[in-house]
Amino acid sequence: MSVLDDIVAGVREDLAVREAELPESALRERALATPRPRDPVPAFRSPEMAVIAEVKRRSPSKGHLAEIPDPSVLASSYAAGGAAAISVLTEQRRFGGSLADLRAVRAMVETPLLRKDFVVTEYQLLEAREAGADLALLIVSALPGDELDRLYAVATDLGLTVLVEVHDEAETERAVALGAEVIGVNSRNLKTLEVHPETFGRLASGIPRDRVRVAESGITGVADVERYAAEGADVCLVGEALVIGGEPEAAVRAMRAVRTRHEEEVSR
Ligand SMILES: O=P(O)(O)OC[C@@H](O)[C@@H](O)c1c[nH]c2ccccc12
Repeated sequence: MSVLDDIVAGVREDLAVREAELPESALRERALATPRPRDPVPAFRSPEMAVIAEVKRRSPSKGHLAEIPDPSVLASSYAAGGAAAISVLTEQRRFGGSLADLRAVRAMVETPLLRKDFVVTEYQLLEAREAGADLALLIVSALPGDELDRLYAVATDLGLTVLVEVHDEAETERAVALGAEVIGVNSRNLKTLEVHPETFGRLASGIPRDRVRVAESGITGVADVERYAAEGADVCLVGEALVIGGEPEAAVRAMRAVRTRHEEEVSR
């Protein structure tokens, strides 16, 4: 079993408990009664690097990263630094997150929020919207057959923006064919947890310029952000470096100051 299969199996077990507590029909009613999600895409296309700053306590690859007793405090720093969106990990077993974290952050900031989890069912998308998320993650390698297409349609019908995550050429082609507006290249292979920083550069050329290109994982500081900007990234998704660095607001601001390809396009 790959790491990804193992994580998804745990996610499904935890999900079964929540589904037993709240039937899908009741959840749907609550979800649809929430305000319409925000559109993060204009901020993703800014001439400065857009940063998706992540609330992440631990990870399967690194173990414990940071305590984060109150995720809304960290999120406020991210917002003050100018984060275009905030990613809140809600997976419990490996990442130490929860929907309660997402709700706490929602109550504190107006910044668009990404529910970062291993979404494999419609129920989780309803939960995302109900808890106040504006974006959801769909990981191509976790969604076999037509599940990706189906869940993408469900998410967009709910008004959520989808970050479609890829790790190789075939997955990138699928994401592009799906019509995904926001495509994230994860440098970390979720089956082995290895990070290969050259993955973004290799796959970016397969993502048309009218889509938002997100570089994900292993970004340690401004130098990495500059590299991905040069390779065509519009957005950088950063977790570990921000939660362990001690100065999340300044760190986001410094990454944000990096210029993207849009500046050349605007000045031409
Ligand atoms: O902490 P890092 O190396 O900056 O990585 C953040 C983010 O890319 C990573 O948390 C991530 C990317 N895709 C995921 C899918 C599920 C869980 C986590 C992830």
